Amino acid sequence: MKVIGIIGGCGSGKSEVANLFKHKFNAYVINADKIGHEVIKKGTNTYTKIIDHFGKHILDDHGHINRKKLGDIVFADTEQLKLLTSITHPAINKKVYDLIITLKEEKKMDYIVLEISAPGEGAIYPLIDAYWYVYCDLEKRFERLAKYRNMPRKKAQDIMSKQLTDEQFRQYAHVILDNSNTLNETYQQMLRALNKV
Ligand SMILES: CC(C)(COP(=O)(O)OP(=O)(O)OC[C@H]1O[C@@H](n2cnc3c(N)ncnc32)[C@H](O)[C@@H]1O)[C@@H](O)C(=O)NCCC(=O)NCCS
Ligand SMILES: Nc1ncnc2c1ncn2[C@@H]1O[C@H](COP(=O)(O)OP(=O)(O)OP(=O)(O)O)[C@@H](O)[C@H]1O
Repeated sequence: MKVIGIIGGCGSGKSEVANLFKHKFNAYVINADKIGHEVIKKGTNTYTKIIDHFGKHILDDHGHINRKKLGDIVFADTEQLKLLTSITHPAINKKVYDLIITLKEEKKMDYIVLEISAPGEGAIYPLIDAYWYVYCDLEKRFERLAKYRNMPRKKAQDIMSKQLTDEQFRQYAHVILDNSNTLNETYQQMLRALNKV
């Protein structure tokens, strides 16, 4: 069972690639962003720490963290993002690590696919056998984020400015997929990378 880390910038197509892994190659997909959303839910220690630092104005009417509000703050300010991740990353890392260990013990899947924006530090990373970098033409990413997520270009630029550059991603990559065209073209590249054709 191989553990593959899918890396790439915002809107490059990591989730689509992970989805192809799940449906075509018997993979269990772990999405670090989704786990990040779980660990900041109301009632968790992480939630309390975030409110202590950022204040109650980031809450919605039901007392849940309004992720858009928090995102607007942290993606516009590197120091605030660092603070947020110093609170969230230990909780995310623990959940991801425990899940990978459980899946490895179960031996049911051919792949464990971990969707993360970039490689980081901690116990998870030595478990990753290979990094697959999802590249996508920058304009295509802005276009897709605007069309499918209603994300303004400025917000997308703010997020991307906090992520690795194309060159840095390439340095980590064992496999590079170009997802600038159709998903079928991306799938064909995956088949080649996995020696299926
Ligand atoms: C700021 C938050 C609340 C915004 O939530 P929201 O649902 O609006 O956005 P989402 O999580 O989908 O992220 C939007 C884009 O930003 C990227 N992103 C998220 N966190 C980071 C980060 N610390 N550094 C770089 N890119 C990031 C995501 O991969 C995605 O491409 C949320 O992203 C968050 O809590 N981030 C900090 C935790 C974290 O680092 N999560 C990433 C997984 S390790
Ligand atoms: N090849 C493609 N053709 C058409 N649409 C695509 C393609 N790849 C991705 N998309 C769409 O573009 C958007 C961004 O893709 P996706 O969510 O997979 O990116 P991501 O890298 O996971 O983003 P994030 O880091 O923000 O989570 C989605 O709406 C997705 O359906």
